Amino acid sequence: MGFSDKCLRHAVSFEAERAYRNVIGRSLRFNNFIPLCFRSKHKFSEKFLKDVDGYEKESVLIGYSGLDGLIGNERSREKFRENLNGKSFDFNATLAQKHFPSITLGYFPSVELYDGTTCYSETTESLVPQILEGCFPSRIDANWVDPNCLYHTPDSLHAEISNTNASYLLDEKVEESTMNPQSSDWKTEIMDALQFTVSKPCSIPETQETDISVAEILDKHISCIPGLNKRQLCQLENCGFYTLRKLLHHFPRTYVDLQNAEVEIDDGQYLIFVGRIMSSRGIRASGSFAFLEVIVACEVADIKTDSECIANEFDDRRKRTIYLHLKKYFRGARFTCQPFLKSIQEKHREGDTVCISGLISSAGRKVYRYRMVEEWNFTSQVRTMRSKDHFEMREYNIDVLKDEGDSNVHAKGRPYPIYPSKKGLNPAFLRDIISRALKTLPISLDPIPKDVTQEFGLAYIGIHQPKSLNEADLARRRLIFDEFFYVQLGRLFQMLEGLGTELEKDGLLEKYTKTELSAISMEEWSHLTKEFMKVLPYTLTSSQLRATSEIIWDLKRPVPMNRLLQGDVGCGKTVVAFLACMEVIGLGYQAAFMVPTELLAIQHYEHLLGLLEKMEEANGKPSVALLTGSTPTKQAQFIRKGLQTGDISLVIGTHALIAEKVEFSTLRIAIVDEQHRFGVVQRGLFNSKLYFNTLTSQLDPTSSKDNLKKDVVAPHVLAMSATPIPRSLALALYGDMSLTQITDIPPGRTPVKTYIIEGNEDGFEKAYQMMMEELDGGGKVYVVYPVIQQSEQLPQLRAASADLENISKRFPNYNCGLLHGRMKSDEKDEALRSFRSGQTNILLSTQVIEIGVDVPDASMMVVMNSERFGIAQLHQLRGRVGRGERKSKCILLASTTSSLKRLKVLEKSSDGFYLASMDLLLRGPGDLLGKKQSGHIPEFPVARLEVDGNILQEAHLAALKVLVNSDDLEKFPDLKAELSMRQPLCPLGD
Ligand SMILES: Nc1ncnc2c1ncn2[C@@H]1O[C@H](COP(=O)(O)OP(=O)(O)OP(=O)(O)O)[C@@H](O)[C@H]1O
Repeated sequence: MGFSDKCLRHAVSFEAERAYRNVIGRSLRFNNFIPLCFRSKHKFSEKFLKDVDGYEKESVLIGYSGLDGLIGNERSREKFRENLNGKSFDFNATLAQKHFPSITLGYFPSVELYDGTTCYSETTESLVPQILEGCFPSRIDANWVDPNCLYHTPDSLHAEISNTNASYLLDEKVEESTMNPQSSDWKTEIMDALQFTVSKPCSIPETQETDISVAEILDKHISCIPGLNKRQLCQLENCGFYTLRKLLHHFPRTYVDLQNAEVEIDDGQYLIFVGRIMSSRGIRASGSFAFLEVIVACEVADIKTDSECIANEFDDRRKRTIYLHLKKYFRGARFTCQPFLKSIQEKHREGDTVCISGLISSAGRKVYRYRMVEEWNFTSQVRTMRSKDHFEMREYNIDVLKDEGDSNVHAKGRPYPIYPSKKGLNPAFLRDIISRALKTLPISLDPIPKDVTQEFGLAYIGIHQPKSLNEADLARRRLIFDEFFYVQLGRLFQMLEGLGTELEKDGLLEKYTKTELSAISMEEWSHLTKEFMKVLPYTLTSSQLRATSEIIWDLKRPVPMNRLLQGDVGCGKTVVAFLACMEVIGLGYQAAFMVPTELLAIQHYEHLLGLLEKMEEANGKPSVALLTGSTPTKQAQFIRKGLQTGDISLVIGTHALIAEKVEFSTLRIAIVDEQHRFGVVQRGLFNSKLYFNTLTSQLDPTSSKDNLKKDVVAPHVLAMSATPIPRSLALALYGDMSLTQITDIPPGRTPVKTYIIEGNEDGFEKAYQMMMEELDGGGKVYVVYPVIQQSEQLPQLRAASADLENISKRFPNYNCGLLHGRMKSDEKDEALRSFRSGQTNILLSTQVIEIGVDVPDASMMVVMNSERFGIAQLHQLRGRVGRGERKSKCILLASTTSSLKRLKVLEKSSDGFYLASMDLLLRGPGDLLGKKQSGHIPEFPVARLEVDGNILQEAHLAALKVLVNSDDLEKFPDLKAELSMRQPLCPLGD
């Protein structure tokens, strides 16, 4: 028999009346309570509306798949059957659907209800939760119950476990392939595994796919998700889920493998149980106090440690049943009323399979858990109850996994995603909404071109509804890839956009993609460079030679170089930079060398003059000038004039060099030392020092006389970093730069011996003793302080100025000097000069010496309150000693015992790259580079730079591949749109 008008009317009227009575009778506020089905044009609907007039009509969805669902409880069903006078009620959804095209039944496709109204196509199994939804507003005491828990989405799992064809396809694929995330071929695996994963679109017809860009789809408002009511929309918006993208980027915090009951665990560990609801009772304890108790029986592996069980190793995974008593308490008279208690108890259905997550908190308890892939925060507690194998949980997450008889979850053994809640939104609700959102995605939603993503594939399904843990991991990698890819693409794209001609663009891309071309033999260096080499008091290390060759190769390209020269402290970067300057000067151009401090500018200037002195005039000795903020005005004017006319070929200085009034005649290279001390914009200001290039042809080996061009050209930029940041971080920060690394240190150096000493009385005594030995042996000592002056707020910090007297007294036979940032420029210079010359033997200093200070015979460093410094920073400081042949030592005095362990890493290693990686792991990239620079680190919500460096490399190459194909991205409009939506360039601005 079909589903007659009469039946439906009876059923709905009956249920509506019941709900009305229950709710109104208790004088509770209500809304949304009558679920009606109607369409204004529909005769039956019209009549029906009249019948139930007087009730509030708001909801228009019906999602019954049978009588049981239609009428909530058994008693009502019996009454309903009585009303049918013995007639059978054989529910046939298809027929009903035909008969009443205005309603949605079970999981059948939705039909528009009536014109001009939102189409509600959500399907629910029971109306009761919907009816009650509005009855208990958020006035409920938040301490006692989370109002969202009252919301229940019985079909929340439906989406996850629905057996779409695509899902099956994927399953087979995943099972067939032996996916190994570690293998180099993981990208292909991802694609293979994920290309079928996107289910058929619901809201966006396939035919439209080509017209709508990915960005447009992902940035659609969440109202495009079918079946969302106003309240849900509001809730989601309040949590910031405005778009599909935002929602889909709410990733599971973990997955639970429902198949694997595992080992026993101790306190404080996270638990996930899967079990079956035995009972659910809302109990009124007093006039103003009630509670809900749900008892869940869980089978856990009975792991025994006694010899009896060990004897049979196959038997030790026997199962035993434990009982969880999930309790939720309600205080207040309104929560003791029967309808309420009934409603909360009915939220949990006997026989349902559920996943309970929690954290054991009572001391010494042993309980069992299900395996988790990764663990994030849970706040539930488990308590052992008096009776054996009974545990109480007062705070828990409960997720309905399946109805009785539905064996999908276990049969498929798929990982079950556990979502973090957001602003009180129930994770189960979120899962349900996300699952619905996934269904709205069209089949091909990958903006990254196929030839690049052959290997990759889309990750949303994989991350939200993985079929295996491997798939989840691959999806995670894809997300990481995307994050990196768009940043790299953005940076490279931005750089290409800045170039004027196609020739330059091609040249640049060629340079990036064909790294093997990027060096030039020494014979081809300019005459001046070769002459300069001859006056060096040492021979270059192989790393220095290779670096110089790479840079000179780049200088000979017509495209402006953008290169980062990176190397450990004291590896000899400065001389490489000098050689680069000589190369352009030798060809008739100018060079500028910018450093962050005057101290360093003077040091470089004097160092260079010292070397040039040895050069013969006949070899075209360059004219060098020093320009800093302290340069007297007249002298500064004179220097600027010299730069404008081209009389000065090399200028060394501070920020003063990028001042607007400084003009160059033909600036061909700008060296930026300790580049992370300068902002991106500051670095970029050199690009505005353009010059009119008449010599392109001389530099470009490919150009002929015919195509001699007169171009406006930006200078090459060579940035230098003494912070040996890990390659991944370098790529993330400077994806648009070529990288040259100096990996060895000049010969004859011995590693600095490092001692970590606790800064108590004994510790200081020991340190002073070692200092005395060093001084007596003819050494020079730096003592580094965290602050200049003693502070009342931080009395434990030793201060440089305050300690001068103390140290002078301790070492009466030796001279002490003071150097800190608040001193005038010439005072600083004088202090360093005295130390260098040996007039002072001990230099008390702050971290101003950290960068670049080079006193080769300084042989000892003592760092006070070394716990105040980061690992990379201490490594930099330590690099101020051990720069000559004298054996050097470094004492790190730590005033807290807890920091000793952290500092130990410096005792063990002197490899800057290793230490930087450790620092990166411990503190994250932002901290590693300091506040100023951290603003330039793009945010990677999923990726961790510390560990995902290899994916970053892949992403960099993929971005290059795309740009080689289309440097303006015109061929990839989807990708371009996505790039602009992601705005990866934002972090660059400062
Ligand atoms: N190949 C070499 N052989 C011997 N000594 C060298 C060599 N190259 C450079 N040096 C010397 O090593 C010392 C450190 O060099 P430099 O100041 O260039 O290092 P750096 O890499 O800039 O270090 P930092 O990052 O600490 O500033 C200098 O005294 C320099 O003269």
